Amino acid sequence: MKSTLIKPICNELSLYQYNEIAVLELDHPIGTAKIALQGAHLFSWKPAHCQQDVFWLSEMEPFKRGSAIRGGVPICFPWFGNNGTPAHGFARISLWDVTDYDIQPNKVTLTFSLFATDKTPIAQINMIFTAQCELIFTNYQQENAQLALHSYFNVGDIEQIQLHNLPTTTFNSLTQQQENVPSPRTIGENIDCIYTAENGATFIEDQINQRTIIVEHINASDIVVWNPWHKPTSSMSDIGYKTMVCVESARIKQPLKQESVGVKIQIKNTAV
Ligand SMILES: O=P(O)(O)OC[C@H]1O[C@H](O)[C@H](O)[C@@H](O)[C@@H]1O
Repeated sequence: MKSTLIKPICNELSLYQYNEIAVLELDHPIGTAKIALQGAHLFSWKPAHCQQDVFWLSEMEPFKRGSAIRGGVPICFPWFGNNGTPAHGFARISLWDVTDYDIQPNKVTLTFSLFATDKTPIAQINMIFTAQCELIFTNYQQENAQLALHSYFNVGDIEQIQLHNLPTTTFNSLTQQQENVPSPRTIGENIDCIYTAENGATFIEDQINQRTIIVEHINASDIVVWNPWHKPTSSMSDIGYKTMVCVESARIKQPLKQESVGVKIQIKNTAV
């Protein structure tokens, strides 16, 4: 994707245009990150100690206004899936404002806010980058809502990863049934499961990339695991599924009131 500079904001932050979408780029000794203002959508994070991006992004992503970016961390809010229209809520296709930033030698904090047309705050997300990345979402609406921080993780080969620390029972959205499943879990076909977030963290063990991605779910009630496999999916090639897995920190069954939900992501290199 060809990008053009709109304006530098400070030494470490610049605003770029990616086709129809404005993107904030962070370039700092702790690592690099890219966030689309549409959706406050983090779609790239490469900590200094990592060879590959932590997040998966579709190689055919068109960066079009009004359509959600296929990859990174879409913010699905105030509803999940087809519980309303548009699917996964309006937050991921709405324009957010950069309302604060703080650049320190070992830590960068970026704050994005979503406002209603009358300027009432709807939601906020804080992105804290150190050697780890922490995303903290806050709902300011009076009404109960749903939320998913729908993270697409970049993996070497979907058939060679193991997901550790998930429960042994899950709601399978494909069969619409509660099912018993193995843990650790491997993936060899289309998967769309909603787990209860009983355990604090999910570990994505990626043998090919020689790393484990530790996904710590903060104040989540559910963890969604998704990979469409060969199911046709917008802005995704027929081989896109091979290098991604979605492990989503969500509030689906337990409505989100005026409170915060987050995810903390840490990379452990396992190369010997
Ligand atoms: O295509 P999207 O609207 O981005 O949704 C992508 C996927 O998101 C979640 O993981 C849901 O559990 C899936 O059922 C859905 O297909």
